[in-house]
Amino acid sequence: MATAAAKGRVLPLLAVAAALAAALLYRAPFSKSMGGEGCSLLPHDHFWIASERVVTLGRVGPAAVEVKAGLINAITVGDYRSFLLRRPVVDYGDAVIMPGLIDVHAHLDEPGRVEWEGFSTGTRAAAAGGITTLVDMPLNSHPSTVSEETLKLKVDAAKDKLYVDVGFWGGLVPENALNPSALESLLNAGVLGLKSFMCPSGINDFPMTNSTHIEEGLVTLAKYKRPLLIHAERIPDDQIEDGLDGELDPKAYMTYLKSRPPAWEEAAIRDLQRAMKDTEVGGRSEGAHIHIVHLSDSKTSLGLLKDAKQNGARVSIETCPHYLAFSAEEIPDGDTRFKCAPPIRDSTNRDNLWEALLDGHIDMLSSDHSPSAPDLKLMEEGNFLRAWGGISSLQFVLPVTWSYGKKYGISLNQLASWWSERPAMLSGLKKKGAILPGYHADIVVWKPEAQFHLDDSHAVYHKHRNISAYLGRQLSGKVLSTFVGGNLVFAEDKHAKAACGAPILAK
Ligand SMILES: NC(=O)NC(NC(N)=O)C(=O)[O-]
Ligand SMILES: [Zn+2]
Ligand SMILES: [Zn+2]
Repeated sequence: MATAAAKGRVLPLLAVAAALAAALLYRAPFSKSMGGEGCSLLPHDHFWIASERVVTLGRVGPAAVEVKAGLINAITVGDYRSFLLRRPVVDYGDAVIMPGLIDVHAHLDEPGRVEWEGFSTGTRAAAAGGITTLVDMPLNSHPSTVSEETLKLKVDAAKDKLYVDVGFWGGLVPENALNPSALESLLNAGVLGLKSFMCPSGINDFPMTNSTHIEEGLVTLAKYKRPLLIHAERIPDDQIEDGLDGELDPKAYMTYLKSRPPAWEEAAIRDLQRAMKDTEVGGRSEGAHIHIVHLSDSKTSLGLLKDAKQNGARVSIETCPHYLAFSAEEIPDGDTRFKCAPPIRDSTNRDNLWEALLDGHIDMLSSDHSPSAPDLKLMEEGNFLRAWGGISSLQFVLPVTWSYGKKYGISLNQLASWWSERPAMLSGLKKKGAILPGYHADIVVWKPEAQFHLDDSHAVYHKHRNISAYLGRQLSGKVLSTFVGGNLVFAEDKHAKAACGAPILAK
């Protein structure tokens, strides 16, 4: 093995697994979490992985990463080949070894709407895409995660179905927002933070909150130092009666775009001014943190958020690959795969989102993977106003970010910051989000240069490939291997036999 490593070859992983098992002097005790009972395609709990491009310590270069008992034990930077002689190593040659992605915005929809998405399919897609941790949204499952009891239903439903680690956001809804003890019991039960909507969510048991609900909820969140995630669109008062239905062609993307203008995002952010101020040092909810999910408007809304940050508010912003990859001009009429809220806007807006991301005003990325049963997308009818909103993308966010970001000159370190470090901070995951000693061995190995066409022959693990907006695209960046807690959960287009990811509950 060491000889092969010295030649710099990438060993076929399954062969490596067999070789490791045969060559090692001792056998690891098989435990469920550490390479046992089918949890890992590499049945050992102490090994090294190495390559010419390891993203660690703010740099990219040759290094070997020692993985032991699920954690990163040590990192040897520089020419690792002689060091690794006679050690069990998977040498990935010039492939990139990077922290696994942490997707803080995924709708896994179980229990209750498993025909939309589920823990097993969703986390298999995540593993295939290099995502090692998902944080599940509290809505689209049934019931919504808004109490200790409903969180327990989630955790029970996830049992033995997780191929990656999964945390949970709870819902801040009118029913619990003004009731600190209800919120405390939800937070004590382990949600990583709360999420609320400022416009109708489309889900009956997840009603929208107003700014009072938000301000009061933040006071409780401050005690726990956990964030409030906000879907920041609000129907401006003068537009409430403005139904567009019937007047304009509902199949035209422009009709949908006009029905949810940037003014909706702006109205929500303006409503949040006091709540944001409360998070400043000395404010009523100091210690809490407002996180704006899926920002689409790169103009006034972004400007207001930048100001709030500058004034000391604890605010962070995410946007999603679909706002960075697509533009309104290119969305075909009737193609409801592209319907999401807020909508994908024009190409100038898209370029400005990239600029804000590169400048650090937008802090991180998330998928907002939100599939539905295909019939709800009304693909044949193509009616944008009646179709269910949500982009289905989970498996492809890494190659999509890379493929579309290349022309903006993005770097591997930026990818790791947007997709791992910052999301780990938001979710309070202290030992995740970087390749560092003592951290979880949550790692993606991928080849940025490898191109693939996302056609019908490509394996897609999330439910309903036909509603994915990325189908038919040429992408660059192929995931070779994904490790979760030291388990090789995906390699060579195969998953480990058993689902050994862990539910993550905050303490
Ligand atoms: N109920 C939903 O899944 N909503 C989601 N739908 C989108 N983004 O179109 C969301 O995150 O707002
Ligand atoms: Zn949303
Ligand atoms: Zn969402």
